[in-house]
Amino acid sequence: MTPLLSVRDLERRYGPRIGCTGVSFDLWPGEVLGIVGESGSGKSTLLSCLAGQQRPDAGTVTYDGRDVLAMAESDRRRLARTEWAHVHQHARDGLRMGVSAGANVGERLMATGHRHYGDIRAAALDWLGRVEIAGDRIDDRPSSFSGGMQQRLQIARNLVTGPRLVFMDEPTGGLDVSVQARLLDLLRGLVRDMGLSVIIVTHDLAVVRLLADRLMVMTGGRVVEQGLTDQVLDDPQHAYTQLLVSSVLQV
Ligand SMILES: Nc1ncnc2c1ncn2[C@@H]1O[C@H](COP(=O)(O)OP(=O)(O)OP(=O)(O)O)[C@@H](O)[C@H]1O
Repeated sequence: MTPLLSVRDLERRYGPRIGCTGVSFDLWPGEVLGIVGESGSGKSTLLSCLAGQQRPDAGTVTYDGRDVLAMAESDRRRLARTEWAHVHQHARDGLRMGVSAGANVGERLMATGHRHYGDIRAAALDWLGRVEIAGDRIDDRPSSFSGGMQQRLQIARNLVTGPRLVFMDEPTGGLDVSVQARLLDLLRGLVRDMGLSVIIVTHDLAVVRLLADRLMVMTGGRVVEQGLTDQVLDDPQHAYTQLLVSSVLQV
């Protein structure tokens, strides 16, 4: 088996400031990798470099044997539409607020070549059900949805095309605790059922405890510890991880 994604010595600087540096890891098919760290630790910078939204200053990113950084922009965009998906923290960044829920889901299918209106609508309806949105909301705009519903719609829009690799940026951030718990449950089921490979960025250790097989801990733009999630959280080796874990336990 070869890794789905291989990252080596990735670096991104903002002038003299380090966004992230020296980041190396492999992501295996069907694996969920959590990236944790406090605000400013470099999580978002790393994710946006991986997802192709920012160009790193150094390092390599290999996806399924292909050099992502050397790819033509059009090829990278095609990947982003088909094999990759990106769930943003704020649903409005990942949805089109001016079109219906059904169109939000259907649009991704059309972008991958589906043309039959009846099939697209049926798939959208099926996916609304899978993310626990009532079918009679299919023609409503996401702006009339609650925050939790918008996030579930964003997930449906992203997963309807059956991607292989999903980038998730604080997918439960900004939601009520009970809404978070339901969303996490839903995500966990979908990730398992679809065998997705996921990179999930969060500052919330409870999220990675539930979802991630493996964990990378970042501070100051660097990875200071990585390993199996339970191992890292139950027996943290690096002083920063120990602080992160103990500060959560005290809350
Ligand atoms: N556009 C930018 N211009 C300049 N510096 C930036 C920019 N974006 C991030 N940085 C800097 O890079 C470092 C890493 O920031 P980043 O946003 O990646 O961290 P983060 O862990 O994702 O934080 P948060 O959880 O608050 O989003 C920080 O020092 C930050 O100030």
